[in-house]
Amino acid sequence: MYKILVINPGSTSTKLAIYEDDKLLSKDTVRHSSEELAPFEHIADQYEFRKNVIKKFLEESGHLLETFSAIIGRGGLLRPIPGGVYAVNELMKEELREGKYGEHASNLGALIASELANEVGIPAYIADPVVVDEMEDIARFSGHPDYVRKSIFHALNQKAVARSTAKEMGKSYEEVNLIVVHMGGGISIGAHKHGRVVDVNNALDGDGPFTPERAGTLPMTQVMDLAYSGKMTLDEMKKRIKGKGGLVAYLNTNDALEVQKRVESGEEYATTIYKAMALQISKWIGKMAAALNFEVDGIVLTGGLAYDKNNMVKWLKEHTEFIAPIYVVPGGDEEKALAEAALRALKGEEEVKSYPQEVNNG
Ligand SMILES: Nc1ncnc2c1ncn2[C@@H]1O[C@H](COP(=O)(O)OP(=O)(O)O)[C@@H](O)[C@H]1O
Ligand SMILES: CCCC(=O)OP(=O)(O)O
Repeated sequence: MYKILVINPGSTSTKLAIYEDDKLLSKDTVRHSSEELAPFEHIADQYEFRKNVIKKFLEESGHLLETFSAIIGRGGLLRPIPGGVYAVNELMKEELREGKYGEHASNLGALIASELANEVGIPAYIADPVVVDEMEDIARFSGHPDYVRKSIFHALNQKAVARSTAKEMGKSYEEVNLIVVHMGGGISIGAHKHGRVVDVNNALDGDGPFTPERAGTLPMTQVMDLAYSGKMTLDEMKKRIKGKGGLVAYLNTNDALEVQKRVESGEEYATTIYKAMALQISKWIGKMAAALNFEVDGIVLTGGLAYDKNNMVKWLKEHTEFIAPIYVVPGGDEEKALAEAALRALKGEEEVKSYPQEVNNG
């Protein structure tokens, strides 16, 4: 019997779970408001805050660290690597700590997992980090040779829900073409072509729809004019793209549940903004349909916003249902996918990869 602690730091939440083999023993989602996160200038500054959330969860659920077989964290911004289970190592931690490939809450998954695992001498892993890269080369062109489109998205959950949806359709993941729309603090829309994510927006970098805390694609010249106006620092500009964009900028909250309540109480501006977000997401679904030559077997809506069936899900259906049948997997299950990955590693059913390794996106 293996007992696994799962740590999943997202931009608006810390999700935690404890599994014994494939049985869920305990889980919790701790939400973090934009005000609560505002004092932390960098993601690395949130380390103690997030670690304390995890320690509190362990205390309250009555599970001692000594009783675990392994800890697995959500994998963050590393160099582009193939999917799979990776052991947390020193190079990985160094690159995550300094934010070498960018900043996102998921960077803390490996770091905290490793510290806690070291306390009791058990392995620390990550699986299918946000940098999983299966993109077709033609999708990497941005419009200028100095800028390359990158695959940074909710790889873990997108792959997990794509597999379970294909199964629900009575097919294997490799037999179908799906568009997966993960709607969390960030939003990614991936074109899954026969088991490979051949195109996806970079969920962290001004590419995609606006989201609860991100601006998505912005009018470039207006952004450049402001950036060179002398009124803004580089950090302030970056925060507008990630952290203080999207719903936070328009409605002063990263909480779509609050927006949902404001919409349902008849607040006109909140309704317009939330509908504009649905329209932008729909337009990206259309783009990914084109990437699949409009041969789409299904559109899968997942992440926190997929719980909102009366507004967001309804509007997305209105805009895109004609493309393909829509499947809704509210929230998704990143924690289960992580626990299963750790279990496969512990049982020796999957080779644990080491970081770095040869990059092979084939
Ligand atoms: N029942 C719900 N209805 C509408 N929005 C929700 C619901 N539950 C969560 N959300 C919203 O989903 C977003 C977070 O999604 P989630 O996938 O948990 O994100 P992350 O992992 O990025 O923190 C937040 O804006 C949150 O308010
Ligand atoms: C780094 C892309 C994944 C992402 O945006 O995650 P959150 O929605 O948890 O912020």
